[in-house]
Amino acid sequence: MALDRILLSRFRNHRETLVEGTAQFNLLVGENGAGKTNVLEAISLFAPGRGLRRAGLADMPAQGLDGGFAVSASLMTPGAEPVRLGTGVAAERPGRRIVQVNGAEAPAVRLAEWLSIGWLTPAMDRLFVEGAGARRRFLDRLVLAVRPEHAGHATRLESALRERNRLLADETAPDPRWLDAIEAQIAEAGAAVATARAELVGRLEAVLAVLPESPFARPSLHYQPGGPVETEALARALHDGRPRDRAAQRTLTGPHRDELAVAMAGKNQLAAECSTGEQKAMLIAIALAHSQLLEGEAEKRPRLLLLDEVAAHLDPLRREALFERLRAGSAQVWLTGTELAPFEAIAGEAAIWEVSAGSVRRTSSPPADLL
Ligand SMILES: Nc1ncnc2c1ncn2[C@@H]1O[C@H](COP(=O)(O)OP(=O)(O)OP(=O)(O)O)[C@@H](O)[C@H]1O
Repeated sequence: MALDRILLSRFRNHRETLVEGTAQFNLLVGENGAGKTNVLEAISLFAPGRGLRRAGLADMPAQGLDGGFAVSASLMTPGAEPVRLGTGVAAERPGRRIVQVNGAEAPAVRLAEWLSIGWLTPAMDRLFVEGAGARRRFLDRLVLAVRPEHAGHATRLESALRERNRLLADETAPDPRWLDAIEAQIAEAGAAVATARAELVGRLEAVLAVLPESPFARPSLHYQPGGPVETEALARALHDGRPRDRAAQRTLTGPHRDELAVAMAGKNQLAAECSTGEQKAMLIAIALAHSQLLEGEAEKRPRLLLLDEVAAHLDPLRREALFERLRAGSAQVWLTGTELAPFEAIAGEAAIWEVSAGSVRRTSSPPADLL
């Protein structure tokens, strides 16, 4: 069942927590501050990047211990031996995240070749009203699940942009040949990033268009590129924009200025202007559409969906619809909540853990006091 035997060692408020005997639906139930989101965050570290809190590595080791942490898990892939995944930080090298696949060290980006992990957290409720950067990061995570190589293009783009901006801000006029070389890198990586983003938004739109509109508000997505999408056109725009960019001391064209515009289909209202509940429903619709899109991918990687405090925020009708759609898919789903009541419809088929003060206890059936 995707991930099993997840062991958290010295991770936040979990000294030693084993989560074992997983199912398609996995419920983590416990009071505020018990450590439920910490379990989801630990799982999210099996995706490239900084995990679902976007936290720094220094925040993750359990306070008051030696400064290191480790998370390991078995990844079940159909018809094959389980893959052993591990990640963490050694106390003596606190700034360096280590990733291991079957005991051998691997770059974090390679995790996306083994499994894909999506998540929704309460912090994402502000996704549509925040700056465009948050939506680009969100979009990149969706792209990464389809194209693991996206991370490499995005990293190359970022470092080339940093270098160009440094040159532009320099008091002495930059060497044009050096700018040529940097701009060629930006154009190449930037075109790959922009093309992948545009393609994914198009595919998501196609899935969303055929999903029933109700009970989730159907979002319409529109990719607005921050510059030309093709390599040569982007290189030319960068070259021609040098005087303007030098005056601004930063690069004003390219995928780092992309926007993912989201509106509520039918109503034709920008997502930022919708109610909080409508925004949440649109986010869920995007996550479900993405999950469905991955379902059709030829290359079958196990998929996980981490839904932090999602069910409690939905009315019963939408909750039912969410469970129904999740049930129809094959992603392993992790849900958190302070009580079991919102999960009543799936409790009978779910693996349930009571989380309390940094430890978990598997309950074979829903405990009466939680219902
Ligand atoms: N590095 C750390 N070391 C020890 N404890 C930590 C660390 N980081 C966070 N915590 C503790 O973890 C707890 C929060 O855990 P978490 O966010 O998983 O709670 P939760 O069960 O999801 O709660 P809620 O229902 O309120 O969202 C807090 O008590 C916090 O102090």
